Amino acid sequence: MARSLLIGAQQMGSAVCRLLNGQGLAASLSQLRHASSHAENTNKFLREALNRLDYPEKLQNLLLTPRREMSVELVVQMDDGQIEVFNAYRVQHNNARGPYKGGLRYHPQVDLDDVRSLASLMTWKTAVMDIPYGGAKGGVTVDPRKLSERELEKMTRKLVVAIKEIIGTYEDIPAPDMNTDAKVMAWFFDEYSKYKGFSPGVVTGKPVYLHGSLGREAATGRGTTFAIRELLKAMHMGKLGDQKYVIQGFGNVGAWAAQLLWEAGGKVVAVSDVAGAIANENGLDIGALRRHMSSGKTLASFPDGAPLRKEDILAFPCDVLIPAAIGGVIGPDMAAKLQCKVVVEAANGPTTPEGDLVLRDRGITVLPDIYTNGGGVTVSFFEWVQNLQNFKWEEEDVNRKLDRKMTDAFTALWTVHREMAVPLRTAAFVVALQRVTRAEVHRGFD
Ligand SMILES: NC(=O)C1=CN([C@@H]2O[C@H](COP(=O)(O)OP(=O)(O)OC[C@H]3O[C@@H](n4cnc5c(N)ncnc54)[C@H](O)[C@@H]3O)[C@@H](O)[C@H]2O)C=CC1
Ligand SMILES: O=C(O)CCC(=O)C(=O)O
Repeated sequence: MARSLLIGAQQMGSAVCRLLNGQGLAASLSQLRHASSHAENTNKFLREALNRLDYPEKLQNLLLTPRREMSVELVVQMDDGQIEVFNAYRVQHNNARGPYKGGLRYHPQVDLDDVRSLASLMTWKTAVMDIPYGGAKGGVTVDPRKLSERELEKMTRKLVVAIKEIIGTYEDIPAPDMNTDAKVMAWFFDEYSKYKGFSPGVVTGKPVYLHGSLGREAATGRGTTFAIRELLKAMHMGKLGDQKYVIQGFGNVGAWAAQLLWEAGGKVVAVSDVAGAIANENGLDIGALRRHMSSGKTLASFPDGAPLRKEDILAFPCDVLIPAAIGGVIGPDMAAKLQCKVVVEAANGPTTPEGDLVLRDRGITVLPDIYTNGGGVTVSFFEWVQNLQNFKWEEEDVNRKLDRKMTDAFTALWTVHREMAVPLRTAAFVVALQRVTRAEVHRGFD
């Protein structure tokens, strides 16, 4: 059995595979329309890769489903004395390759299905990046903009208390994701340490002065620029500085990617956040935009950018489109409108299976999330190693090691893309599935 798991690569010919290879686009889309949940969408992509591998059905099911899901209610007394209850989740998808690993998201749209999908993506991401972790994700259904800092801290500490028995330095290691940052990770580390003793390695993305790593804050954006550099090279499209970029989302990932692409000489012609969008055909001055925003002003009020409807950001003409905000933004209708050569998925799950089909049909290359944004968790791994060593690495060292990881991972997925003649997303899942399955099989099932 192990042999067929490891080297088998026969096509199994399921519905998804047939429709992606043979049928017309309209027929394919009508079959895919049933897939609406986030978790099911992720599994659709995964199944397409599984169809290339000769795995027994029971093993496939094991890879498709999470190992543990925890739902809790966080009861918090707000500043005005009222009691609020927040729903929170931690989903542990797979730990065959190492401790569960994945961020914590605070967002009003968080639900169990969303977290399940994001946890699965983490399993495949850590495998693509070849770092010794499994995959998990956590989230709280909350709009953090409506909470005071004190309320946010209380809620975070309640979360730690609720999930502390299933996380740990060698068990499950959370990190930042949307609307969570180094400050939230510091509260997390502090609260966990109260119960379990000093534990800097229980969470990554901490402040640099509090056992965090140099380079972690910029890592996902920096990794994204390394990923684009490798893709451009492989596609003979020139250099980072030769391209026009559009970026949706100007938070941690989007703003760092914009900064580094701009520093490399690229033209960032349009950017957006949750509240608005701006454009400048000659390229925005990203340094000035970041200074503008750090003085408390909105992105949309930046004087050197023309206002743009934020709904129009993704279809703005460019060479490289970088969704760096929420999931599910490129469905079939939006995919039909894009005016770019490549989509580089810095966000998790920005393209739906239906959107993906339209992009393939249009010849638009997609660099998938499980590779593109893997720089964040890679430097989280470096932070964890530094915590275990109790030793701080130089920032140059972190960035050099990150570059190496992104470059090696690209080589692995590009090789499968060429050899199996599959899209880059399927190639990334094939690479990840082979690594996770190898670990599952060699650990055994007793
Ligand atoms: N922070 C990290 O290290 C990593 C983040 N990611 C993914 O990258 C994406 C962005 O994460 P972060 O930058 O950390 O979050 P963030 O909270 O720092 O920034 C999110 C940005 O997206 C914008 N946004 C939110 N909803 C939007 C909407 N409906 N339309 C347009 N813009 C919207 C926000 O205004 C903000 O500019 C997420 O999908 C996250 O899962 C992936 C890997 C690691
Ligand atoms: O840094 C990490 O551990 C995980 C970041 C994350 O949540 C992600 O890559 O989606």
